[in-house]
Amino acid sequence: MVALSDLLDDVVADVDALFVFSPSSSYYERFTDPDSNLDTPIVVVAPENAVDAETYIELPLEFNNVRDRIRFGIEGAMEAGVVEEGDVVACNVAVFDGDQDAVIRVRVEEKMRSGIYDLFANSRADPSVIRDVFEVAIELGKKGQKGKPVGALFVVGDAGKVMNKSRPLSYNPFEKSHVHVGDPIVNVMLKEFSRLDGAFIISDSGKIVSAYRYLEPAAEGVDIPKGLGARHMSGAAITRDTNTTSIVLSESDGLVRAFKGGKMILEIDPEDY
Ligand SMILES: Nc1ncnc2c1ncn2[C@@H]1O[C@H](COP(=O)(O)OP(=O)(O)OP(=O)(O)O)[C@@H](O)[C@H]1O
Ligand SMILES: [Mn+2]
Repeated sequence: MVALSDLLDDVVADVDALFVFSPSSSYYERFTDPDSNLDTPIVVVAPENAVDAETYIELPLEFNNVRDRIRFGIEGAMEAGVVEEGDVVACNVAVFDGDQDAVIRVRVEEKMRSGIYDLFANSRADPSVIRDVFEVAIELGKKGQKGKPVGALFVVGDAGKVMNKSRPLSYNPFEKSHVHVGDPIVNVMLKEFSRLDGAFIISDSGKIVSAYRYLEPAAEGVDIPKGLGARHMSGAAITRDTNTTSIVLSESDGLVRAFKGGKMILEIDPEDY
């Protein structure tokens, strides 16, 4: 005879930590209630630490793909020394919209590191700059330009070196300006200019250094999925040649991909955001 709760008992048996993803305050209260006799450490993973959790990992995006979301939380916790290789954790997440509806058991292994945490936290550019560029790319992917799909290539961080490994395709509309990603006006400009060829170059602090850049990185040692064209190849290759992070919106399949160290780290569908 098996009781339904036995199933859950197996999932949470002997875990070293419980990761709670984006809990509401009322949901989180049950864990901090003085009468609760839970002795498992709790890690909150969320866009903001709205519940004042003691151990907290900041989520830069609400990754719609649950594996990405969990990976981000676990890689962040590994980095912070909260968990380590061999630990077993239970992840309490909302798979569908709304409240927590699943508990997923995960063994922490060095080889599960996908680089997704590293992409945001350890890029040369500020994490908030990477997040803002993602947001522009996602929005552009959702709406397109006047309803038509557009592609765009954003190269973020280490701008001086990136400028040295690229050349202008036309005059640079950002030449004398001091605008930053995340400013509402800039988002409008970036969308307008996304019809143009080439890449946007963005500094570590988010300043738009240039539009219209043709990248000329060395392409050896770049390993990206087959079928991606020149925009993706050059965007990936520049991240091997310099200490930059590329975020690419594909005109042909509408997906947003991020590259670092010559590798594809993340692939998301703007329609899910
Ligand atoms: N080396 C490069 N540097 C900057 N931009 C480039 C480079 N190569 C291509 N592009 C830009 O990418 C655009 C699309 O090229 P291509 O179709 O080969 O790329 P892709 O990877 O298939 O991207 P998409 O999925 O958007 O079609 C070009 O029109 C150009 O604006
Ligand atoms: Mn193409």
